[in-house]
Amino acid sequence: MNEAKYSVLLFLSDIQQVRASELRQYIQSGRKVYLLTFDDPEELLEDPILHEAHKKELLQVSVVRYAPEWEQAWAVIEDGKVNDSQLLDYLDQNSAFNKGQYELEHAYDRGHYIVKAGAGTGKTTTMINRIMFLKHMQGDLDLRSVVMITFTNEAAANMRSKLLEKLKNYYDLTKDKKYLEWMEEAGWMFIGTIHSFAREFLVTEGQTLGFSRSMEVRSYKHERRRLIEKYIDQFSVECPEIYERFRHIPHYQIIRSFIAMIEQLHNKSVSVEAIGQLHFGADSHGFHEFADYVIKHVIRELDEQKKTEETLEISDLISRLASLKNLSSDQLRLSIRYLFVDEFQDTDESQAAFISWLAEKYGCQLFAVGDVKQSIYRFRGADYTAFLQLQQQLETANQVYKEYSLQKNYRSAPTLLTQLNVLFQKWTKIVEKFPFDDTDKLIPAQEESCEEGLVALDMDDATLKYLLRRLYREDVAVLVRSNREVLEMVDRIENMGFFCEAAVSGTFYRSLPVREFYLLIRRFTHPYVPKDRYLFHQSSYGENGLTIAKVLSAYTPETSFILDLLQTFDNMGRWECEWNMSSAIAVLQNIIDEVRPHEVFRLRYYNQLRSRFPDGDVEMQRKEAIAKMKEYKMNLDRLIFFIKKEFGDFHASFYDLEKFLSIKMATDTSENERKVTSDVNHRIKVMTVHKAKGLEFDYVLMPLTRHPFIKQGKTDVILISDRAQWKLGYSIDWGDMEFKNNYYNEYAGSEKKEMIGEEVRLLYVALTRARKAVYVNSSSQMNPYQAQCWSDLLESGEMLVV
Ligand SMILES: Nc1ncnc2c1ncn2[C@@H]1O[C@H](COP(=O)(O)OP(=O)(O)OP(=O)(O)O)[C@@H](O)[C@H]1O
Repeated sequence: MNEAKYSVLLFLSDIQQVRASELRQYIQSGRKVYLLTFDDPEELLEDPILHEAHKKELLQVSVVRYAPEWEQAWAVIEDGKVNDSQLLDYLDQNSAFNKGQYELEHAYDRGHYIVKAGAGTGKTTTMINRIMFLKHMQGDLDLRSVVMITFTNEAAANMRSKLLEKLKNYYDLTKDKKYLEWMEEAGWMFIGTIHSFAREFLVTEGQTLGFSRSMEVRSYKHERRRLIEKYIDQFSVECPEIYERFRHIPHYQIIRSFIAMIEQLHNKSVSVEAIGQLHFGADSHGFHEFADYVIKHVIRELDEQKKTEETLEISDLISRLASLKNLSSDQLRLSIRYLFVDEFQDTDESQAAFISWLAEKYGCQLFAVGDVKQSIYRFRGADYTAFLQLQQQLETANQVYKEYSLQKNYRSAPTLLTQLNVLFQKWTKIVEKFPFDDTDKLIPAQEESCEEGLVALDMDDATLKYLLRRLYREDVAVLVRSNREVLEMVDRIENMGFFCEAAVSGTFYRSLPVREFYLLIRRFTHPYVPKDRYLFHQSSYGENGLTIAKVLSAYTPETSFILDLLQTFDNMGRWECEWNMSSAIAVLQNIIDEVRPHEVFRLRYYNQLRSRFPDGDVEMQRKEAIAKMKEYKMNLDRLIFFIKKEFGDFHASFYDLEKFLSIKMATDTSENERKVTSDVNHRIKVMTVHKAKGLEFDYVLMPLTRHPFIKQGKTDVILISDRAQWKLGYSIDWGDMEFKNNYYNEYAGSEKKEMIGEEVRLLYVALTRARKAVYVNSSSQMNPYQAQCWSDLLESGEMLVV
């Protein structure tokens, strides 16, 4: 046995030389084993402990292609301390072993690491493994001094669960309690978005950096809108002759245009001072003067307000931090030893500056990973040159860094990857902003084959139905461009009798249990509004016994016949007596307990399914009805929890609740619906490509591929940085009035190329999510001349690799 603390790599040409007892010993003492041999390890893996370790990735076995010159060789490498780099090259080229990942995981150098690597090459996996390495090697490393920045909250949750799962695997195999302690520590480790990190950072370091103790980070969305209105009015008084030209335009349209401009400035974190110097160019209607006046006044007043209220928006914080160059590291209190950043390609300019600022000031080791070809957040200010900026900033600060790239792809089947490589290379001929050369090629690491690959076909309803019928029990995702298309596809698929899991954010307050609960409240606050009463009657709280035929036959213009009709079905009256005795929340809770709306819903939903799709799979329909019932209950419980949190147990009246809920339903787009995760493998996932980033599925379907890349919006804004000076280009279309300023005319051409580049990167992300095959709606040959929509860039895999 050797002294390794974290891992042992064994290369033994003959598997007979491997002793299972030795491997067991390594694993049971928490050391990961890489085993490489010429032979099939099947027999060895019959050992139950080794089998389990293999499953849990503590034992990685790779079969190496035979080469006589290595026949006599054997090697034991402890904790990545490599003497013979040639051997690793040989193993890398002749097995699934990945030298790049191995070196990054076990890196000892003190400098920073920048990893640019294609899809599915194990960037996320390597980061988790590196944390394991650091923790095993440095006994005193507290995971709380490791910071992991991810791009979205979902990615953060995903990363934390992967880390915890890894630690649990170690515990399961070793039964060493230290792993339980590490799991607890990992629970405290910061894993989150750059915005939530900035918030946490402010709490600890704010005062030292000159921010007041009560400084808070919040959003100023509503104030911004109010101020825009104020300064439009003021402009109309001060410059009536210009305003006159826009008087007939609805106010909300003008406001929207200004919001679009301010959002762009915000995305790029342009400082207040720089906005003071911003150029708006000129247009034929003189709107540039209007915009200059309103935007500069709004930003100035907002800045004053933030100073008085001692608040910041996140972009202010980041732009102010980046300017604190002279701060000494001794003044900082947070302990950060390692800083990991995932999806680095999607950081914007000020975020990249903040990250290099952190690396320099805290003296921590930065490990930034990403893929320029997957940069898809340009609309939010992300800049695909972020890596370049980071490198320049590190160099200016005399920081040493090493660059790595990874090319072996573990996700997709070889057939698919070979086709995709050819396709991506073809794109470079028609898309200027999508560079793809030999170093970008994805090298298949999987051996298992799936011959389907990339399939282009006309995906009309009949074809889609055929595909879904074939694949619905597999891991399938339908990927589309926008949230609107998610809903369109869910509708289309559910009308075919299949079930979907739609990933759309912020829909909690518009979900069925919330809407029906609102109708229940309205039943008491406005019992005589016929429309609401009828909807309530149809809801899971109502009897739902009144048919349209009955309504029509009872019609009379003289009386409010509908209320009379409904009265015969209504048994809510008795609850009204309880009003005076109990609180509104208690009455509503009693109704829920008695009616059990989730069960009523399940029964009705199931019956509906049976009658709509009598030939459908009964078992699947039953499963779906149960899943929907559970979700109904989970979300209703959550609503009650929110209400109690807002009002306490007793004090709210029905009217208070109605007001609270109607505002939430109209405005809240941040709360997500709860979904069940188990027993729903019959559901087809439908999501946008943005949501699918970082995820993988066996099959990817892309039925909507014909949306044009360039869509003229009501207001298009381009922000141009020109030698420390910002210029704002705009194109405005308000229906009966259209104009563009000179900057827009000047830069629209290059902006168009950038937009196409972004759409093509989206398609790259979508296609590389699949493990086995991709089905796309397209003709079998791509358009060799132009790329106006995704289908122009797609073709059948068979055409690609002959
Ligand atoms: N060395 C390896 N051996 C076997 N499987 C691996 C290895 N590295 C990664 N994988 C697997 O390959 C898949 C892709 O890995 P991962 O998600 O880490 O890649 P990624 O580079 O972050 O991908 P993307 O950028 O496309 O989101 C995962 O299923 C992962 O478990």
